[in-house]
Amino acid sequence: MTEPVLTVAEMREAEKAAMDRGTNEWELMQRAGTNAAQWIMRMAAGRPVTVLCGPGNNGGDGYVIADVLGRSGYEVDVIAPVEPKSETARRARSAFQGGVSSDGALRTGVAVDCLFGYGLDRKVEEPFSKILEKLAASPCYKIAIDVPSAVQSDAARVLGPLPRYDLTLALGAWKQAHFLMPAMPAMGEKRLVTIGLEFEDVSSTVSAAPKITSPKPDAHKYNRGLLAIVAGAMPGAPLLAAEAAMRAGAGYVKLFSDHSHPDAPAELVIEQGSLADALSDGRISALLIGPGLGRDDAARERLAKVLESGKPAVLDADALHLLDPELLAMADAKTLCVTPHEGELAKLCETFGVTAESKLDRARALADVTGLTVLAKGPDTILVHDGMTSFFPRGSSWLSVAGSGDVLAGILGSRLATHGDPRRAAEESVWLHHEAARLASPAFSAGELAHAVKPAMASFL
Ligand SMILES: NC(=O)C1=CN([C@@H]2O[C@H](COP(=O)(O)OP(=O)(O)OC[C@H]3O[C@@H](n4cnc5c(N)ncnc54)[C@H](OP(=O)(O)O)[C@@H]3O)[C@@H](O)[C@H]2O)[C@@H](O)CC1
Ligand SMILES: Nc1ncnc2c1ncn2[C@@H]1O[C@H](COP(=O)(O)OP(=O)(O)O)[C@@H](O)[C@H]1O
Ligand SMILES: [K+]
Repeated sequence: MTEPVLTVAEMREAEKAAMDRGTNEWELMQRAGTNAAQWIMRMAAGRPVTVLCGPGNNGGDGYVIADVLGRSGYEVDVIAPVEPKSETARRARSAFQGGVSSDGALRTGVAVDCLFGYGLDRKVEEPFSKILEKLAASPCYKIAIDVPSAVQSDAARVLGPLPRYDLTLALGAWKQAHFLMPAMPAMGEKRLVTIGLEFEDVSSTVSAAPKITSPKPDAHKYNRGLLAIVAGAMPGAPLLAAEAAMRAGAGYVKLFSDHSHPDAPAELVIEQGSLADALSDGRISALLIGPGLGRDDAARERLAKVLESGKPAVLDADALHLLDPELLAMADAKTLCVTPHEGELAKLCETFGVTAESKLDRARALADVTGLTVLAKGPDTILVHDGMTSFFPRGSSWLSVAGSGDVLAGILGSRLATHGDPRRAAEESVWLHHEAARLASPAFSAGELAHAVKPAMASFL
């Protein structure tokens, strides 16, 4: 099932729509608190629970949670530095029969943070900041309800002390912050608690693990996809991309390079000479250019030839520094996928006159202005294609090694050569990259990562 990722405004709309259909806010809060309590009991397994309740409906959820836990025989403390402000939260406060203190020690066991949810809109100050500091210092098992209380739900900005949580329970739907830096790594395991909301016109989702199919019975090397990797000034990076591409499904991987490659595997076909001639091979189903390309006139010339060829292509690394409106006009942007890291994204945005505050907004605006499929890499990888945004579970931080971007580009090129769908290829490439990293961890080289793409493929067949 595709799981939507909502902004605060979209979340409020979905809740309003539920109320228009006859489910009132009290009912939604009961569902949220009751369903979250099931997870909490699973984690607490009998240990005492402290619930921290804030002034809004996130605090209201906290009182419902405390009530359900108390009725189930749990020892529950509630710490609420202020009285609830919203009517529904006040009702939940009154329904809770147990004791509430305005401050106090956190008992070891489990702490459930319901100070603020998606309504947080400014810096967290005392008394709330002191409680979050206490929570951060406590050895207890920490659960954030909806979002960690110091995290702004749309942009993942950190507005106060941010403890490291063991579990974050998203209520009703995922929020953007669940998948964005800098807040994401503090959230621990993340689980979605459904409360029966319905979502229409969703434009952002969590990428679901892909299903990769084996070659058809009548497959041969050309109809399984021929990826041509166009090299340039430096020989190493395109070779690394080729090592990954050969293990990601394409039936044939060629390297168009004028270098000698004594380290290249025997099965990699290397063609030298006229690039225009090489590109005229009608059997090529996708191209990759950028790793090791260089940024001089010769590199620009090679990029122009790739774009003129009209074939689906992945543009990475140096190609992202060279790409400009004049070059892009030679191609059909719909068939192109760019894979910028933060620096390359900034460069592309400058070139195409895009200004936006966050990485997410920059990626969306760039895709909008250019029509490109944008895979904005990093710990919080974001894919934007034709108005749709996909977020991904976090990959291993061991991926922060030189050359791992070349491996990703190779996988993406290989998937694109296989079926020609840029969005699907980009999603598959991120999952395969993350899985290869998991299998190769810890402390792998990019070459080892490229080799781990083969067992990673087995995880998605
Ligand atoms: N609506 C629904 O149907 C459902 C909603 N659900 C739950 O509601 C949550 C959203 O609730 P919410 O909108 O009441 O906001 P919430 O996150 O509790 O906090 C806002 C409160 O804090 C205040 N405030 C903000 N920043 C502050 C600061 N820095 N320092 C101090 N105060 C600050 C702000 O008041 P203000 O002072 O701005 O007037 C307001 O009182 C959501 O995450 C989910 O858990 C579920 O039960 C499902 C059904
Ligand atoms: N801390 C991290 N956590 C998860 N993934 C990371 C992290 N750092 C980098 N990556 C991933 O590793 C790859 C690095 O790509 P890139 O910056 O182009 O490296 P290079 O240019 O050395 O090949 C990207 O796919 C990125 O998403
Ligand atoms: K919270």
